[in-house]
This record gives sequence, C-alpha cells and structure tokens, in this order.
Amino acid sequence: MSPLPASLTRAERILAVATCALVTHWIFNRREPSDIRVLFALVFVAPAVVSQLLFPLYGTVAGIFLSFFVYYTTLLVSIIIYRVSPFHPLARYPGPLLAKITRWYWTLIALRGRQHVETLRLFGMYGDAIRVGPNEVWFRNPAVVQPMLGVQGMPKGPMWQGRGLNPSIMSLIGLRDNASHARRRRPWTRAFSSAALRNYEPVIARRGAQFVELLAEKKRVDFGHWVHLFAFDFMSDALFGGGSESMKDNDADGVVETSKRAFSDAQLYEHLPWVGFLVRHLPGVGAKTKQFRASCLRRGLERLEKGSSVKDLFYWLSNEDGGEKEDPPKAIVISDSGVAIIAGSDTTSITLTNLVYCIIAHPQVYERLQAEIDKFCPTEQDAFDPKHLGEMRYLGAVISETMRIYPVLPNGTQRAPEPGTGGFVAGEHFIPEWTSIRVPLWSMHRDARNFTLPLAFAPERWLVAADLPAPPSVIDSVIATSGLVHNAGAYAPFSYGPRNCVGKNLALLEMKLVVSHMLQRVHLRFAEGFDPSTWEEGIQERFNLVLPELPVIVERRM
Ligand code: HEM
Repeated sequence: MSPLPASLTRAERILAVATCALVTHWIFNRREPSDIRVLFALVFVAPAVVSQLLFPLYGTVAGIFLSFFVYYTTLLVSIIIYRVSPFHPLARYPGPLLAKITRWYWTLIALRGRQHVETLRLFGMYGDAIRVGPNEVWFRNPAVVQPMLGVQGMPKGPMWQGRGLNPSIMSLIGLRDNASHARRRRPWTRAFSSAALRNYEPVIARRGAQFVELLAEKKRVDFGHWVHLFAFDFMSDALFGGGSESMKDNDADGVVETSKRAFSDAQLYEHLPWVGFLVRHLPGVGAKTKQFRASCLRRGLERLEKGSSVKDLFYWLSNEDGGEKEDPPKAIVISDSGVAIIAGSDTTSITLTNLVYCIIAHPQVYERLQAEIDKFCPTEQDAFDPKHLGEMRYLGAVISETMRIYPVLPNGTQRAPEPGTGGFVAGEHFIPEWTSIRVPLWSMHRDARNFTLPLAFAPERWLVAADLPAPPSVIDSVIATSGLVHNAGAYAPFSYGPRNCVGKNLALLEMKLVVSHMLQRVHLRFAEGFDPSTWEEGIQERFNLVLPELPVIVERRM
C-alpha cells in the first residue's frame, strides 16, 4: 500500500508542496541556517521528498519538475513578500528595495570594492540608518556607538563565521559570545600593556631602520608595497620572534601577497557564509586562503617547538607568562596568531601609506610635521627613542587625521544580538535576533555634523579641539564663523568598547616611531607622472582599504 494518501485532489497535492516551501521559509527566517548540509536538505531534499505526492498524477519526471517549480516559486515569493512587508522586524529602516530583498545586492557592491562610497551615498539619501540587506542595518549616528558597541553592547556579528579560516576554532576577532571573548582577550591585553609594549620597541627600531634604509637605497618605490613588507616582517618578529624576511627578498615566497589576497577573498564569504563553507571544503578552491592558513600553522608550530627567547606576542598568547590558570589549546593560539599577523600588518601599512600620501599632497602639513620631527629628533638623536612622543602633538594629529579621513576598516565590523535573547534594545532602536548592525566609520568620520569641513585634511583641528596652540589651517575661516565641530564620540578608527582593536597602542607606537625615523632620514615626494587627484577614486574597500600604487621618490636627508 502506498504511504501517500490517494484521496488528495490535485489542488491539495500542489498546496502541500507549497506549504512545505512555506515551512522552509519559516525555518530560514527563524534560524538563518548557514550549515551547507542543512541548506542542502532544505533546498534539494525537501522538494524531492514532497514531489512523490505528484507522481500519481504526473509521473516521476514531470512530478519532480513540477514539485521543484512550485516549491521554489512559493519560497521565492514568500521570502520577497515578507522581506519588503511591514511585518519584517527591520521594516522601519529605509534602504534600496533590492537590498531588502536579497543579500546579493550588497554583495555585488562589496565585490566591486565600492561599499564605502555607496554607503555614504545611501546615508545621504535615506538618513542615518539604512537597511543594506534583508537582515542588516547600518547606522551613521554616533549616538548608537556607545550603547551598541560599548560595555553593555552587542557581541560580534556572524560575519566571521564566513570569513574565518576555520569557524570551529574562531579567533579572537570573531568570537561571538561576550564572556568567551572577554576571557580570550585577557592575554592580549597583557601583551599590549604599557610595560609589555617596551619589549616591542627594539623590534620596531630594527625593522624600521631596515625599511627606511631600503627606501633610501631604492630611491623610487611603490610606498604601499614596501611598507606592507616592513609591517609584515615587524609583526612576524613581534609575534613569533622572527621568521619572515620579506623586505630582504621582496616577498620571494609570496606569503605577504597571499595573506593580502586571502583577506580580500574573504569578503565574499563574509557576505555569503555558505560560499566560505564551500571554499573550505572543496579541493582546489580558495587556494590563497588555504595557503595562508597553512603558513600560519607551520610558523605557529615552529614557534611552539622553539619556545620563547623574548617576550613576543606568542609568549603571552600561549600563556608562557602563566597569567591564566590553564594553557589555551594549541589550535586557538595558532588561530589567533593568524589574526595578529593580518590585523597587525595590513592595518598599519595602509594607514602609513595614506599618511605619506596625505602629507606629500599637503606640503604645508609636511613642512610642519618635518619641523616638529627635526625639533624633537635632530640628526644626532635616535628617533626610535619614544621619550618625546608625548610632546610630538602634531605627529599625533597627523595620524589621527589620516585615520579620520581614511579609516582602515571603512565600515567597521558587525555586531548582532546575543542568540537566545530575542533582540537588543538601544534607545529608540530594537535590533531583533538574527539581524546585524554596523557603524560605518568612513561615513561617520566624513559627516559635517561631526567634523568641520570633514573632507579637508587638517591635522590642526585635533590641536584646536585639545585647546593646544595650532598653526593656521584651511578650516580656520569656518571655525571663525561657526566654531569648531569636533565630535570625539564620532571618531572610532580602532572601533569602540571592550571588543575594539586590542593592538591599538602597539599600532600607534609603531606608526609614530617609524614616521619619526623616516622623516628624520629621508625626504619623500610623488614620482613624476603620479596624479594625486586620482588617489581617492582608486581606493577600494575589501573589508579593509585596498590602496592604489603610491610611487614615491626618496632622497636622503642625512
Ligand atoms: C592602524 C592600525 C590599526 C587599526 C586602524 C586597527 C583597527 C581595528 C578594528 C577597527 C578592529 C575591529 C574591532 C571590532 O570588531 O570592533 C580591530 C580588531 C583587532 N585588531 Fe586592530 N587595528 C590596527 C592595528 C592592529 C595591530 C598592530 C594589532 C596587533 C596584533 C591589531 C590586532 C587586532 C586584533 C587582535 C583585533 C580583534 C580584537 C577583538 O576582537 O577583541 N590591530 N582592529
């Protein structure tokens, strides 16, 4: 006897297939499954199973075909109607219609590297909150920074499930549970305490000197390329106590380039986590990501075997200081090492490249910075000695201004309500579970309500804001008529709160020392043929900024 009821009419059978599709939509809606096996079951197995209802009327082949047709059409229509309906929990947030319907809309913008530009445009069109995906809202309003990212704020969002090299061993940056994140972050905090930072100073000095000498010898360089190699070698020393000589051999083994590509490729997986799953499991796909993962693993294992001779970052992460009751599993230490290498090298090298672009493009700023460096780091003085850094206010202002105009992570990172809580309330906003938010830094930093003449590169604004004597600048006439607008709460290049950038102090120390030494030793100017007005247009966003070539002529000063 057939297990299927023979008495069902044609309409009832088709309705049963459609109902199955509606149940699938309900599951997608409630659970947002990203596991490829669950997706496979819902997308292929379910319509195949219910197609049996249609066999008696249409035969096997036509029955299967019709079942899939009805199932997918119902699923699609139901999803579209729900996503644009007033019943969707994010219905109150405006945004492009297609963005509300499908994640693909924003993914395609991201793949073109234009998220930062498009975000700014959409905020201009719709106001301070925009829906960029069916389940994601981005806020430009600084008032949400503290409640959403601060101590009582939301955990990290699900984007790292897709981006992560191995989501089952999530690295610090993607750990979603606030308590686990706080626990994992403790050794990092010890590693970058004021006392521990002193251990990295000789490393910055050695690698920084090598970098500047290399620039001087080469005379004409793509600054972004060489500063990335410097930052990578520095981070390898700071993390593993050595192991990379990419400046010396111009990245002969391609590890630096691979890390860069792996990071860019991950942008697709961030938006479509199931693609990340496929890449991780299909041989021959995502080669760059896998190569980088393998190189981190190899170097981490080598470092574990070697033990510590200096207090490098690995020393703290692997609990060689004994700060934690239990040693962390090796896999976690190695996973976090991978993050340290990328988070610590891409970011500083991008900022330093933008800084060099900005100062050469603004000769008066260059002159002032040079004068301050010459004052505190005259020829006979070691510019890697940090004793004057606190007094070098203009240098600090130039770095802050560079990161205001060009925040390395232009759209910040994602936050989402803790699973099981139902949602998160921040003032007038309710963020339901299974939805995510971001606070795009590029847009917030370039908002005239937060900063006077936001598109002007004017380090002097930081001095005026701190009530320090400031030389004249391009924003003076506006300040004279309407006062300085300088909203410190709207500036967050390192993100905000207990899940912000843990390497901030190391990054600032490294950048300040390297710029001081570099400008003490060499003079930089754009190479002939380079058109500075094309710089910003050439910048792409691939989670972090990807910069165009910056050809620079280097002349020795001493
Ligand atoms: C200019 C330099 C840098 C910038 C602009 C920067 C920016 C950021 C940002 C925006 C985040 C995301 C935080 C969030 O999810 O809210 C982050 C996370 C992180 N950064 Fe940095 N970063 C820089 C340098 C460094 C350096 C030198 C290190 C050293 C290893 C580092 C290590 C990390 C780590 C480990 C995280 C994850 C922190 C966590 O989730 O608790 N960063 N960074």
